[in-house]
Amino acid sequence: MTVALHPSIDNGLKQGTGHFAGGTLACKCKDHQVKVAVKGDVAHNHACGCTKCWKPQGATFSVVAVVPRQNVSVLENGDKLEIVDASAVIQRHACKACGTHMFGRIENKNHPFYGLDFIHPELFQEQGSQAPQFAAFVSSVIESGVKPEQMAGIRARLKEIGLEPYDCLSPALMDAIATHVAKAKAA
Ligand SMILES: N[C@@H](CCC(=O)N[C@@H](CSCO)C(=O)NCC(=O)O)C(=O)O
Ligand SMILES: [Zn+2]
Ligand SMILES: [Zn+2]
Repeated sequence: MTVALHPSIDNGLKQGTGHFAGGTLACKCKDHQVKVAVKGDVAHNHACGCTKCWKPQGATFSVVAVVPRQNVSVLENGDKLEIVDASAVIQRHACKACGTHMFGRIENKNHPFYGLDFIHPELFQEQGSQAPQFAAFVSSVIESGVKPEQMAGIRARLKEIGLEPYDCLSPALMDAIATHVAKAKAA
């Protein structure tokens, strides 16, 4: 049986248009949906195996990307949003009714990713945003109950669909973090 990763990638990656102008994210509620506007395309879209990122029912991975925080605004039913864990680095604003994470924001100005919000592109009502580029925190799926002996199959399936598996972030993002830390130490 094929390993189920996430419904938006299980049948292969759907490439973005390369000129996605942005759109509206909607939560899973049947009525009074929380809606969030995002300007422009997403970046660093990835499958994330960590325990903190929101996943749809039955998914092993989350699919999550970043956008500049100034490009994110709540359009409708913002009163339904609550912060899942105020002590986390990424403060995830979720719909209280359906649990969907609408955006994750970093408030620590010294964090390497300050200025970027984390969003789930599958919630876009529009098609065409950037496809996932890699898989991050792959080993972390074990923390959610995946058996260690399933990992070889999971990594093989990720590679098969074109997502290089990493147990932290991609080399480009790890380099960006290290560069930020090095500059902060030098200052
Ligand atoms: N093993 C842990 C890892 C959690 C983790 O560090 N997650 C990353 C990536 S989230 C999007 O890529 C992170 O930066 N977390 C900060 C935060 O969640 O606030 C686990 O699985 O829980
Ligand atoms: Zn909802
Ligand atoms: Zn994550």
